[in-house]
Amino acid sequence: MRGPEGVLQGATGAVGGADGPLHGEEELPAADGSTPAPDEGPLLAREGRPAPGTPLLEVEGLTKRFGGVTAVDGLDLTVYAGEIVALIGPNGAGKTTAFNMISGAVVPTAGRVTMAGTRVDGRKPHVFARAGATRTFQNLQLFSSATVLGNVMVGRHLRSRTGLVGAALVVPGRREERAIEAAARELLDLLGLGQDADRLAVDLPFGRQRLVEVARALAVEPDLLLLDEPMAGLSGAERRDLARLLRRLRAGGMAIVLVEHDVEAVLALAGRVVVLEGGVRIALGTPEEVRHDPAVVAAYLGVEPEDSTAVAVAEAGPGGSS
Ligand SMILES: Nc1ncnc2c1ncn2[C@@H]1O[C@H](COP(=O)(O)OP(=O)(O)OP(=O)(O)O)[C@@H](O)[C@H]1O
Repeated sequence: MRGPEGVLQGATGAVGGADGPLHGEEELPAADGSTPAPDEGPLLAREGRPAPGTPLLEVEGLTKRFGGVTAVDGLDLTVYAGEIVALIGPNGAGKTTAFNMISGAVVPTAGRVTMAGTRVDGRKPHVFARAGATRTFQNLQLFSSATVLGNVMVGRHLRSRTGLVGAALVVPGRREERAIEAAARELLDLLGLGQDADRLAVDLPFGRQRLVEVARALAVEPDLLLLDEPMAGLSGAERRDLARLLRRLRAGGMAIVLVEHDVEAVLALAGRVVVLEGGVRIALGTPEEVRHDPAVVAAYLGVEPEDSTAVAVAEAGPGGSS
């Protein structure tokens, strides 16, 4: 996590209004101060995708206790088709545990997670995938002996019963395999990875490997994409490219939930922000609302909500002193 100094100051004002799930988001400013290139339009839109604003992921009372530690305490959240939601909070706030419960990797102590009407908490990854959702991991989990293409083709099997590991062992029929390869190559071309298709994924620079992981997740053709710290380890230019990609996916109707330590980046990207502290959801709103929320300022700056100095610091916005 970035230091508390100015953690809520960097992002510029967001599009206001909290009366619905879908709000605009802003361009990430370029690190070199230049104006970012305009987005190139929706990506991976497809027929049959839930209409924007349709409730997709429903999290109710989600709770996890590890011995005496309550990592997540009664989390409620609904994610709607076509929005980007960011999950932020100080170290140890419960973000990863919440994320892992939502994707089935950690079984909740209490509560439930429903994806497009299917109960997914505590279920295997293919259940999550077949309900229309997929995730990436904080630490890259690419198959080291597979090419970029191979890694992405594996993603296309995730809706099957075999799951990710089993998918690597599946031998589809020739026609099916050709179709899967064609679709995977098309996806790689869309993401600008076409020229790397036949290289070993692990031989690529880190930022490209991250993109391969996103490509593998997209190969599932999800309606909901969960990203665990997607910006970590990326350069400024790579972060801008990834933000642009996520905006284009959102424009195509996909919902995206991301856990991210780069608070400035997510405040600029997300339509809504969930803030956890000590496992409890202390705020949910637009970036603008969250940035000015006294409880959030207190959580990040380590002061009491009534400390007007801290609030003023947060409200100072870009260029405000810390
Ligand atoms: N497997 C586990 N066993 C015991 N305690 C755990 C386990 N996983 C997480 N915790 C505890 O649960 C709390 C929340 O941890 P979690 O990793 O979900 O927070 P986080 O917000 O993702 O933190 P960070 O930003 O540092 O990654 C912490 O107190 C952590 O020590």
